[in-house]
Amino acid sequence: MATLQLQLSSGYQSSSCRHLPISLSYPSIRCANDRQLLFNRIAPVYDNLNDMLSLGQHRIWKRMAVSWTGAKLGDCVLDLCCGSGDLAFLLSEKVGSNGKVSGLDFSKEQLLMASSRQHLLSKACYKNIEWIEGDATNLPFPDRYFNAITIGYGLRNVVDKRKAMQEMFRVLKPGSKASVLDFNKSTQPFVASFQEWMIDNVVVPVATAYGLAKEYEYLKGSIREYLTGVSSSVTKNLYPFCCD
Ligand SMILES: C/C(=C\Cc1cc(O)c2ccccc2c1O)CCC[C@H](C)CCC[C@H](C)CCCC(C)C
Ligand SMILES: C[S@@+](CC[C@H](N)C(=O)[O-])C[C@H]1O[C@@H](n2cnc3c(N)ncnc32)[C@H](O)[C@@H]1O
Repeated sequence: MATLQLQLSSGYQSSSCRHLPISLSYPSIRCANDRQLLFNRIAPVYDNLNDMLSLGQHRIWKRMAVSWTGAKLGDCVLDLCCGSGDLAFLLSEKVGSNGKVSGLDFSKEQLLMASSRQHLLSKACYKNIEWIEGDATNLPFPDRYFNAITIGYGLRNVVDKRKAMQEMFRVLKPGSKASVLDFNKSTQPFVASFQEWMIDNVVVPVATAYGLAKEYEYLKGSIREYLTGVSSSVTKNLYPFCCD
């Protein structure tokens, strides 16, 4: 488990954007449309499975990702690839009722889950969250609009990562931060093999019980194709057996 904290002012656009091979082991989930359908399908069980598979740890990782953005009261912030909204809710508490949170995702079903949670949880500050159906590679916001951005387990799933990072760069105010939370691929063969073993022997069998084997097998390929821990930005390793 690794988390990248990218600081806009340090020029991550040129140093961290890389072309990544898009040849996942599951060819049927290679294009953006297939991924959109995948995230629609898993929406009803996504939150429960995350709690179960990470033993609740993902909530801690998400709090850390939000704190690294430096978001403060009154800020205007974006949760990109927001899914069912965990990070958006945490950001909402940080920026308060005078701030504004935009949660953007291309999965209608995930956004429906986010919106129903917003009404169920009914905290006063959650009124500052707006859910937007949109594409991370073509953001519907003006240049230099946000004080901070989070993207949790999102960048890895975006087909055109370079374009998504260029868009993040464009909509962030100068000197603001984007916090990218994700699983990375370890450069240590033993650790990488152990990650894959965990997915094959724990994650996929649990997901199979929900009829979602193919969807969670995709997770393994997406981590395999993603960045290693070597990066020009600050890398914080949270999981001893997943770090580089
Ligand atoms: C936070 C979790 C899952 C997020 C998640 C991210 C994705 O990209 C997906 C893509 C497709 C389907 C589902 C998801 C998805 O749910 C919960 C944690 C899940 C697993 C524990 C992930 C295991 C991968 C680690 C590299 C291995 C470490 C295991 C340890 C128990 C954390
Ligand atoms: C693994 S989920 C993460 C959800 C949430 N951020 C979290 O931490 O639980 C990845 C999300 O990225 C979204 N996504 C992937 N590619 C996208 C794109 N090009 N534009 C918008 N959303 C995208 C998916 O719909 C999905 O909801």
